[in-house]
Amino acid sequence: MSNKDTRIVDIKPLATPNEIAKIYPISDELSQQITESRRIVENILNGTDHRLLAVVGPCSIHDPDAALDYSDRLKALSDMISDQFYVVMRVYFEKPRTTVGWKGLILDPDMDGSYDIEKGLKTARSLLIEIAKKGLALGCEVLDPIIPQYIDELMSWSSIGARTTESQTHRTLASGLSVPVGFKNSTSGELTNAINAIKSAAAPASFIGINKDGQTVVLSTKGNNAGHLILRGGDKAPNYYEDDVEVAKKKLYDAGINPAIIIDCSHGNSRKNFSRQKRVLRNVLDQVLWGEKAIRGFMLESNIFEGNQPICGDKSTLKYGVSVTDACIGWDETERILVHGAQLLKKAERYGGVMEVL
Ligand SMILES: O=C[C@H](O)[C@H](O)COP(=O)(O)O
Ligand SMILES: C=C(OP(=O)(O)O)C(=O)O
Repeated sequence: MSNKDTRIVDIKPLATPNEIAKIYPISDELSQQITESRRIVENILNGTDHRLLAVVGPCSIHDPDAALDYSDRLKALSDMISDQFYVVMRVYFEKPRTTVGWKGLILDPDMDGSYDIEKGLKTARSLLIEIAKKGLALGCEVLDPIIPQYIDELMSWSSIGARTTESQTHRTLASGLSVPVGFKNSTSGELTNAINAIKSAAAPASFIGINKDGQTVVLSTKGNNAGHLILRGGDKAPNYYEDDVEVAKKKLYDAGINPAIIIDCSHGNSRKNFSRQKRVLRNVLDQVLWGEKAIRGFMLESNIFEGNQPICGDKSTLKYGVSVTDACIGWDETERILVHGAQLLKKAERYGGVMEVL
């Protein structure tokens, strides 16, 4: 009796990145647009572009039609506020779960445990192309180490989540990504893992992966010098306040890293209460208005309609435009707080970009 793969119940072949890219190719023009949006994101993170990065969008994408509808609204809004905020749409297809739960559109597009991953990859790639064609920059959480080979050319920003920031696999993966990578602090609220991750990902690495033809290869990377910290709050307390930012800045400086911080207005910072996101944003903008330069952006979990809903097996019964993972703010509120935030920052330009620091 064989003792190989004793817990594997099925092995299926999967189309290679090149095969899927052939069905959903990207034009030179789109590729150029994405290169330019990556440059803008990098400039915001390194402080040469004064705007704030606004990573805004659903907690997770489960309905491509709703995602397109959302992206139309976001594109119009992003044009209105582009002098203060550079908007990157959260197009999150992979969900890291605390224990069990739906793991996102790529792994389980039918949301019924059938794990039609090839369908998920195709849906994700074609949706990213459709949204990018509208002129929006896109950001994804990178969780599975193989998936970037299928979609990474479409991203302008990415993040490594709180549950994976400490993982060497994710740090080396980040070292080879073509986009700036934000590392979230740990779910406990602890910052050291994310700071170590920024250092680790900046170094060249070699690891096992696949190439675009699906062959197992050793990938050797240059290192990613656009790693930055995302403060997402922790189990016990938020960490978006001025004192928290001071602590984070000091830790980054002590580690030899130039502070570039994004504040996640959701998760631990909203204590998972979506309606608190606006007060986090208000506080973040207040810090920026009083001269805090290390804050380079913020993240909002937003959808067409507020709240969330459980996944119930039959996806046709789901409410349109409502999150199936963390609760989000709705579109009207998203528009209101972003327009208002941009107006506040604009007003401050009168005083040389910031209010006088007391
Ligand atoms: O952003 C999404 C969730 O917070 C993350 O995936 C964890 O979710 P869970 O605790 O519901 O599994
Ligand atoms: C999973 C996410 O966040 P975190 O890793 O902070 O829990 C997310 O931003 O979707």
